[in-house]
Amino acid sequence: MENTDVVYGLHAVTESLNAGVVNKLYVEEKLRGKNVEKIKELAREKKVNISWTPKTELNKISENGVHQGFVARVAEFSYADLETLLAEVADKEEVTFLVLDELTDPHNLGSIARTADATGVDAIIIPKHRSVGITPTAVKASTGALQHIPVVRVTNLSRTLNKLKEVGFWTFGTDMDGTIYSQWNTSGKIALVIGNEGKGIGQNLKKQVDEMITIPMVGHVQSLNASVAASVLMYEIFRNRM
Ligand SMILES: C[S@@+](CC[C@H](N)C(=O)[O-])C[C@H]1O[C@@H](n2cnc3c(N)ncnc32)[C@H](O)[C@@H]1O
Repeated sequence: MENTDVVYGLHAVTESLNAGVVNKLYVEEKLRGKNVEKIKELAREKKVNISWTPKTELNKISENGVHQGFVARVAEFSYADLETLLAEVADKEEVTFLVLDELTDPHNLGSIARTADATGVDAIIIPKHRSVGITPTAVKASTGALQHIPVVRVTNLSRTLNKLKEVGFWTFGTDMDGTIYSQWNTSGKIALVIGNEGKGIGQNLKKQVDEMITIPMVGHVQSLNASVAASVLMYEIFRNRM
């Protein structure tokens, strides 16, 4: 089980400092150079003390993660509340929520969050059960984006999609058999569902969404990696709204 209040790696630690959630900052005692100077300056600005720590100790704190000499203990990740978020976006004309249906790989979650942040996605929704949560690996893979983008955890994705529909969202699923993404009408408030790495989107959610969207493929593999597919589709939404 990963320790959820530890983040590691230069970018994840930098973004955690920027987000003001660092309780304790460790930097490898023998580390020198530009990155160390940047972290020192940011830590000074954010009034966080640096513990100069041996590498072996950093390996232990990060549970042997690839820490690059930078590790931080952070305030426990605080998930966003769906109702609050819906109130915040109520007056916006264009909103994108990304719904991750039981994704299990923290690298995928991190990578999706990184692109979500880059493309202005308003929130990520994940289920409480059978899904990856915000782990240090996910935060590192997101290069810290997970410290900025709201992530909502819900008990039931199907009920959440119904709720989103009630407040005016169009809901979209994704698989290999749907409307080609270049013909997709992305206007308004939309919720885009990305499926599990192995089994894809659950049958019930597929039936429930307004439309299924497909990225055409001509090669030999059956599907794209979930985070790659999510990125292509987030960029399509972003491009349509530019
Ligand atoms: C590795 S795929 C899962 C494949 C699964 N066997 C299936 O049949 O859906 C993980 C997720 O990435 C997205 N995805 C992958 N390739 C896609 C494509 N060509 N078009 C649309 N979505 C895709 C879907 O959300 C899918 O559920």
